[in-house]
Amino acid sequence: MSVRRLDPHAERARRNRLHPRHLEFARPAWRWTSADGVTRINPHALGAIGPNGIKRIDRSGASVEAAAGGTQASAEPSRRQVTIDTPTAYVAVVPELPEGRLSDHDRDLLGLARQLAEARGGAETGVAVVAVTFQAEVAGLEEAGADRRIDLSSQVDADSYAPEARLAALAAVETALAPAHWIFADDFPGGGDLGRRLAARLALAGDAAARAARAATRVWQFADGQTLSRAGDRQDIQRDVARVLLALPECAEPVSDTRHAATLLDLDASAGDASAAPGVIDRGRVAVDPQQIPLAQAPFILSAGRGVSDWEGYHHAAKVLGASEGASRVAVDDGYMPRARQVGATGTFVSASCYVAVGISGAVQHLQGITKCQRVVAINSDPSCDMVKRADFAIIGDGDAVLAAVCSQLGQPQPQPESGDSRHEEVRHDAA
Ligand SMILES: Cc1cc2nc3c(=O)[nH]c(=O)nc-3n(C[C@H](O)[C@H](O)[C@H](O)COP(=O)(O)OP(=O)(O)OC[C@H]3O[C@@H](n4cnc5c(N)ncnc54)[C@H](O)[C@@H]3O)c2cc1C
Repeated sequence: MSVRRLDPHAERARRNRLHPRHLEFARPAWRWTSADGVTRINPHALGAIGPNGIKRIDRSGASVEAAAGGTQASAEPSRRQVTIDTPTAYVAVVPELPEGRLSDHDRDLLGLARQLAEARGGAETGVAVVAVTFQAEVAGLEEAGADRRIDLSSQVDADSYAPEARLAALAAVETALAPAHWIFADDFPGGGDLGRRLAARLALAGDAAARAARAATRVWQFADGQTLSRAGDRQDIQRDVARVLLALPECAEPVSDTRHAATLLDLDASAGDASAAPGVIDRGRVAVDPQQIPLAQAPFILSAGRGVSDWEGYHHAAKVLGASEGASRVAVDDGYMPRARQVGATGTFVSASCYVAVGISGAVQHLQGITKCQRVVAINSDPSCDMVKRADFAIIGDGDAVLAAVCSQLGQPQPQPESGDSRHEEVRHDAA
């Protein structure tokens, strides 16, 4: 009898797309971990359906073995170009685009859209995926799977909260293209709000059948022509594919083997009911102290470790950059930072768009806390440390000097360091 054993390290790397060895362990979609952490197996789907609709079964294990001893470059296959000249139908995706960029969740939504398009025949029957964006410039839509793109930035200010205006712009797209499906991120106040508004509007405008066909929310998988929505801890709702889908992260594998045109579609978006009186007036953003933002939600973190010695300079740099402060456990244990600022397995798990680690070696417990960060910058004197290996961008040098130079460049040089102990008050109280 053979017993199938799981390697917990490989499982962790496979689940975490940001893990440096993720590609080595990524498997076909017959077995996966859902958004709620439950391992799921689809007995009907051994292998994976590619965007061209062909089922691929890799029994060789080559993808794992080849990558295990190979390089990261060999794991990235060359992409096949897919072009649709005259689309006959559309699957529309409204990505969230935090900070103006495609997030992992957005790529999952586009992956789901490709699956739905392929289920309807894909490029052969002219079913195209169209990304509907409120930003003028969005990088990476070609690789993420968009055949067409609609730019609604002239209708709606991307930075403002204007649900009625967004809905009116989407209604114009609906009038012009009548997409077979609309896909949103099930997030609040982004796609979760907008998708429900659109679903309600479509239902009100339609016949009895349209009213009965409610939006599918919390969608986490499309398989065998149906979607699964998460209803509880371990319960799913299986149903036919709705017109409006609000999908969770990891609802589909992102597109990885094809490249698409993402051609700009010129629509008369003014056809929408943009004149509707807004029920919500956005008075603009309110400046907040970055230190008051909960660390787990902070978008920009400047984190310090044992390699920092000029602590006044570090606090000054965080202020100049408008960053929330974070710390390694050593910086906390040594008393330079409060416990609440510790990032890592026994601290806070952060999800910043940009995480700057100054003088932090990149111990595994620390790296566990930053897996969800979009961009990691390392400032370290040791080019071979793990944080530099993990980083998207690294500056090799003295951390204090680099921060001082950045502040000088921004016209706000550091004050002269004060003499004396700069350790955090919390520790002095403890000692007393
Ligand atoms: C059960 C357990 C849980 C843990 N949980 C956490 C946790 O949640 N979070 C956490 O952070 N740690 C945690 N740790 C501790 C962790 O293992 C490391 O010890 C810690 O992260 C190291 O902190 P550091 O990188 O600041 O220090 P070090 O590992 O000492 O690294 C200092 C770094 O600074 C660099 N450096 C030195 N001088 C300079 C300079 N002048 N300029 C620039 N760079 C310089 C060095 O090259 C080095 O890379 C945990 C450990 C255990 C056992």
